[in-house]
Amino acid sequence: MKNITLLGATGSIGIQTIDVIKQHPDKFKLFAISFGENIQRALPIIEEFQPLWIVVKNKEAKEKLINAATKIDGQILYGTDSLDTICEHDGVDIVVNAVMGSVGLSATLNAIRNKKQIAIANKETLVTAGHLVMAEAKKYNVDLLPIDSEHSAIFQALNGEEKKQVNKIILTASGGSFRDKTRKELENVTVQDALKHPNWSMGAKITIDSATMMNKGLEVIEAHWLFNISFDQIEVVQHKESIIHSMVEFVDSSIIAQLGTPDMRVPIQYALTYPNRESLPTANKLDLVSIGKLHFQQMDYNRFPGLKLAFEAGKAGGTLPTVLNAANEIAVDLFLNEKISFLQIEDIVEKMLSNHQNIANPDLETIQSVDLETRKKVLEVL
Ligand SMILES: NC(=O)C1=CN([C@@H]2O[C@H](COP(=O)(O)OP(=O)(O)OC[C@H]3O[C@@H](n4cnc5c(N)ncnc54)[C@H](OP(=O)(O)O)[C@@H]3O)[C@@H](O)[C@H]2O)C=CC1
Ligand SMILES: CC(=O)[C@@H](O)[C@H](O)COP(=O)(O)O
Ligand SMILES: [Mn+2]
Repeated sequence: MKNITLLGATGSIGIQTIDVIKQHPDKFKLFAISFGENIQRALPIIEEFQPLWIVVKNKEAKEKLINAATKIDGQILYGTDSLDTICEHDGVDIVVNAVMGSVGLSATLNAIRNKKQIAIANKETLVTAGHLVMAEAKKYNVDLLPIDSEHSAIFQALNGEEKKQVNKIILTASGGSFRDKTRKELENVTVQDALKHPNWSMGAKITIDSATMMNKGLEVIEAHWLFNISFDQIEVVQHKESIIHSMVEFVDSSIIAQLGTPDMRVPIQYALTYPNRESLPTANKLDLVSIGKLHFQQMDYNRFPGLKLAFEAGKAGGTLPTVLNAANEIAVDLFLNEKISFLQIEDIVEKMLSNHQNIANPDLETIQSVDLETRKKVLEVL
């Protein structure tokens, strides 16, 4: 039996992780959870699983939870520092990081230092501080198992083969909600329209990132760190069906791809059961005959400048990826709250990157201060 700490239990990945846990009650136990403020989503989870620890975003959320619940056996904590408690506990075997945003960074580092196996969905953590996370994972000999569908596909395609045998990684991109629109047509798009991803049902932030193609940009940087591969060996190809989740081209020209329906429970379960595979009775099976055709298209970096910005920030390194990520997080939040237009998201990220004085090889403190500073600057500029 493996005890799981689930960070971001009320989110899209969090709920699907719980679905996987439910299908294997003999293998996994929900030991601890964290979430932000969504008490309504958290209550049924707490009542069914009665985790030993519950961490919420702040004191107000803790009070609301206590007032709303009929029975809570576990201890309720709040604040990001408390995430450390549920990541380092002796009873924990696996930490699933499914929070949204770079708020997951310190908890991830702490989980690694306590030698917990990490199943990571939270790409912002790797974008903002990939060099620190990977160095700690190496030092403590900890596995970082990808949940992100593309990275799980690459991980499965690599199947332990040596880096020198890899020519390149090919990340597939759906194109997001507005893939058939011109830039001119993007001027007046609404939040509601942006939230309609053609293939995946996901949290709001990643769905907007997918529409700006920043999601793929973050994934390029995530792949660079997870697989220790240079940016020149990462290619992005548009593939509108999201059936091939990504591919690896090896030195002999052979390409290995991983396919499946757009169902995140498959990569989530693989990260939890690795190196084994288990049946997943509720997974949606892929029927290639009924799909008939798959499409591939070259990326247009003028149509999707966010992807270009991410490649540039990733290659430059230092604090630029932190700026990219923090500016994007705030800009997406402003768009979701109808404070800025869709196209302003890219403008803000571009402006923050070009005004930033890059700092090489930043430590955690520097990353945290650049992150905070960038968020403040975005609001000042507005
Ligand atoms: N959804 C998907 O299919 C995929 C997601 N990912 C990645 O996984 C991560 C999670 O995505 P997703 O599940 O879609 O996101 P959601 O927005 O659906 O969920 C985010 C979770 O994080 C919690 N959270 C957010 N902010 C804070 C905070 N400040 N403090 C504590 N908890 C917080 C939320 O709590 P609450 O809502 O209670 O406030 C919620 O539980 C992201 O990094 C995303 O890029 C990667 C691949 C696929
Ligand atoms: C499910 C998942 O991993 C998402 O990151 C998804 O891949 C988004 O797809 P696009 O960014 O290609 O639209
Ligand atoms: Mn993905």
